Amino acid sequence: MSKYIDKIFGKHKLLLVFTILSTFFLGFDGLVSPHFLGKFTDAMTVGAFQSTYKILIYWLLALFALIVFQTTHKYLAQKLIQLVNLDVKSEIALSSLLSTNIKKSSSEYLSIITSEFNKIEEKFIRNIFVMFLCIFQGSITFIYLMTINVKVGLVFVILGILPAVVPRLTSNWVKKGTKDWQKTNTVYLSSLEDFLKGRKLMLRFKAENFLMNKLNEKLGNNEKSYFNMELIQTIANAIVSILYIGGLIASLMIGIKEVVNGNLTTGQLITIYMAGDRVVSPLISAVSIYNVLQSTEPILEKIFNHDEQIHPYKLEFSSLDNNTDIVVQGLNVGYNNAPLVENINLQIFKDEKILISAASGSGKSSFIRTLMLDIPPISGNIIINERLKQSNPQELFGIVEQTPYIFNDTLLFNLTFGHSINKSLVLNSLKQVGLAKFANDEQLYRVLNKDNNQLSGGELKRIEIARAILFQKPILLIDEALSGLDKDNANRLNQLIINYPGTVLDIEHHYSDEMKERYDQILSIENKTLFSK
Ligand SMILES: Nc1ncnc2c1ncn2[C@@H]1O[C@H](COP(=O)(O)OP(=O)(O)OP(=O)(O)O)[C@@H](O)[C@H]1O
Repeated sequence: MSKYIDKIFGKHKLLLVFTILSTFFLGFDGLVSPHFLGKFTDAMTVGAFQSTYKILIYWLLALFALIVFQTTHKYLAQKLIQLVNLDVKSEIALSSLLSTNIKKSSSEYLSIITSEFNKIEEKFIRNIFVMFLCIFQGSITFIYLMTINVKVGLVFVILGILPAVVPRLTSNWVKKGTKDWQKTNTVYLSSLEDFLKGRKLMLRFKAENFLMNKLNEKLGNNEKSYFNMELIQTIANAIVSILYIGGLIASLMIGIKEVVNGNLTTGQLITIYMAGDRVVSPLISAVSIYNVLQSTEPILEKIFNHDEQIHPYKLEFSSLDNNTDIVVQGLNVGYNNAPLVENINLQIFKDEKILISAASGSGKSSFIRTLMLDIPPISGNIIINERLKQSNPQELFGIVEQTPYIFNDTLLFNLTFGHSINKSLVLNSLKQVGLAKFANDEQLYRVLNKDNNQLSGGELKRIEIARAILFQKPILLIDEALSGLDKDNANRLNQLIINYPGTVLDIEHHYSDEMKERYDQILSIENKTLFSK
């Protein structure tokens, strides 16, 4: 668990030390009221009414000081939480960008950044402060207690502290409850994402009940495991409380006997009773908080070791003859070790325009995604010419997706992704793809909404192609750019693809003989075999 302290608090360790130090002063809270109440009782018992006023004033001043410590501590803790949230959440978002773990879905990252990290803030970060407060309060009050009466003080503390062993015995049980909740939470979030993204489609197909039932089933499981997690924690805490109450009553009996024997004043017994509670309760709380801190370990593990399964493949650059871009040797493409396309041997030449055309589901998209290692190859080699080496290998490829993704930002941002590209080039690229109607300032600065982006499917594809023209990556992979376009636009875009100043692998279903003639090579897939037509 301690290894995560470094990961969470990173560069804010000094602030962490100050926040913990502030809990030390707050720890005096344990002895202030017992001390003054004991003194007050004894003064009243002997009829020293004058000094009771003095005691009350000192008591009041001490309570004011505690309020100041409390406010300072709250300020420091909140500041630390703000900084940690900023650091950790943006680091997770960044790691989602850099991750090559294709098994990880967006909803898993969403769950880590939102609900899982919030649980860490609530159950781990805040509890660390509470645990230190408990330890300081317990220790300071214990030392004070020993100065009053060692024997009675020890009886109160020892009998009270017995229940603290229980959480040690229940910690594995508590951890399991948390793990179960985590699992169902991820499943529910994934289902919720499906529901929200697909709700309009489902309404259209009258399938909303099916979707609702599916969602409710996952929600039910999630709520059930949350309930169980809390119940386990509650039962563990209840066992502790029962043992604590029994011990307290027994100690009080021994204390009363000491008063009867004249070894203790009534005020001192009240002080020991109250202060004893302020030794035992914080120490018991510290142990059960430690239990809670432990129970967060699976969540911490998920947050900070979430990219363990990164596949080991890296793009391989090697010296090839100058006219060649990529050589593929014995490549097997597929998922979970089941090949979709087997033993691919292929040489892709510089600036070559390759058409890939085959039946739906034959593995065309999987093949081009494997080329850029978006999907790990089952086996085989993909060697890229050293001349194309980039600092970040992924920057080598441009891609036009089958389902383009639109950011909730301006059309200009969706074309340039924030890079400073000359506006006349941007306008020109729009005209080239037949989107002259968007080639003006008003349209460029229009904010597109990713759920209701006001663009047709064909327009979205053309925006992706306009972006590819602007960035001119050495190798362009296109996944059905022409589908959904009318004949004139399809022909125009095909011409643009053919004139692209780089190598292109273009998956298309609908193309005319005229278009077909323009490619250097046509590849097809049949019976899990990729071959040149
Ligand atoms: N992440 C995945 N895990 C397991 N199987 C997958 C995954 N992605 C795709 N598949 C399966 O691989 C097969 C090939 O899919 P792929 O998208 O590569 O085909 P395609 O030839 O491009 O099809 P289309 O022309 O319809 O786009 C499909 O049966 C699909 O269900």
